[in-house]
Amino acid sequence: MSSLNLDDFTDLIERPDGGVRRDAEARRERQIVPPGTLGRLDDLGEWLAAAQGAVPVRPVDRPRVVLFAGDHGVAELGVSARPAGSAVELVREVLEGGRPVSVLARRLGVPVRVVDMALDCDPRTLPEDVSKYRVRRGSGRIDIEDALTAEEAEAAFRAGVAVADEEADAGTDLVVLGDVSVGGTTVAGVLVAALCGTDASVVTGRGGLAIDDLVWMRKCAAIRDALRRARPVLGDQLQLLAAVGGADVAAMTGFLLQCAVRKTPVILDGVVGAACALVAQRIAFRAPDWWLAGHNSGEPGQAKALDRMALEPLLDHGLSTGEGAGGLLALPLVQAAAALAAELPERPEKKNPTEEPDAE
Ligand SMILES: O=C(O)c1ccc[n+]([C@@H]2O[C@H](COP(=O)([O-])O)[C@@H](O)[C@H]2O)c1
Ligand SMILES: Cc1cc2nc[nH]c2cc1C
Repeated sequence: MSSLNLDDFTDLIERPDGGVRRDAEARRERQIVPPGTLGRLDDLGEWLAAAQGAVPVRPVDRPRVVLFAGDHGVAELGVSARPAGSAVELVREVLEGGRPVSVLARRLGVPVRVVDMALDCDPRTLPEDVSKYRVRRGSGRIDIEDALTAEEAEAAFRAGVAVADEEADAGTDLVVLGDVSVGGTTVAGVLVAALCGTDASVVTGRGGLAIDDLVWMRKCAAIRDALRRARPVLGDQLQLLAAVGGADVAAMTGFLLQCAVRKTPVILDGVVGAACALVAQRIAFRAPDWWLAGHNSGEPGQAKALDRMALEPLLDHGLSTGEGAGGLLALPLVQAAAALAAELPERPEKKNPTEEPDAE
């Protein structure tokens, strides 16, 4: 296989079509409700039209939730309210329909795809298609060792690219991207702090199930230690993902970039996706143009990362379950924006003023 050149993504990723965006704005000017009166839904509708390259914008008919799953060795330090290596339990609950994302997906009629990249369990206990891209069993403990070897990082990144291609080829017209990852918010904190040049305390949040002060301090120390390991490799994003990322995180980064290449819009969920998006932005600066921030999850690292990418969360309801639930909650808003942009009637054409009879 040819070696992976991340620089290629800069050329492969185009901006959403500016001409189409102007056409969408012009159409909006002609609609019976004055432009701007739909607030952010006006922006959303025009953005989606530009992403699709179509005016009027097409409905989002074939969305999907794609969740990348993995365990993180750093959870052994007791930085999560969940036991290390227990992400598979969440994955089973997602697949069985018992997690918040499962309920919302049922209600909205959206399929959920789970991609196991590094769960700490026997892959034979999961459906075959879930684990076909797995690169290892649990990622390394990033405070003292690399999360992945260089080969594993590349394989995980390529898996994400492959999943994005599969989705685009299957006709998925929008992806809600989420993660199922015990220890994942610690890893995300490290990536965000490293790329934003901030301190551990700035990005250390309360994680999945709110953690107490002692656990918070351990998490902060783990992020500080991993940050030391991150700094020497900040210039090489694949090395960064190997040093302080994880297989799920590397895959999400490749996935986000390839979705931008394939012009598939993505709604981001929480801090883990935001951290991957930040790594992806370093690789290809135009990539964030293809993403929406679904919601504010309350994690400080997420806010920091989104701010860097000038992405403003659509919703803010304090959802911190991860698993794409907050991103999925924003999907109906995007669908509403598309429907309004496409279906509000245009005003009848004004006659040319020179032909108009004089006022009586
Ligand atoms: O999305 C967020 O910002 C977010 C905030 C807190 C927790 N989570 C979810 O909780 C899990 C990781 O939590 P933790 O505390 O083990 O790092 C993982 O599945 C995340 O998706 C997600
Ligand atoms: C207006 C707008 C600008 C964006 N830039 C990146 N994602 C975006 C999403 C929207 C809606």
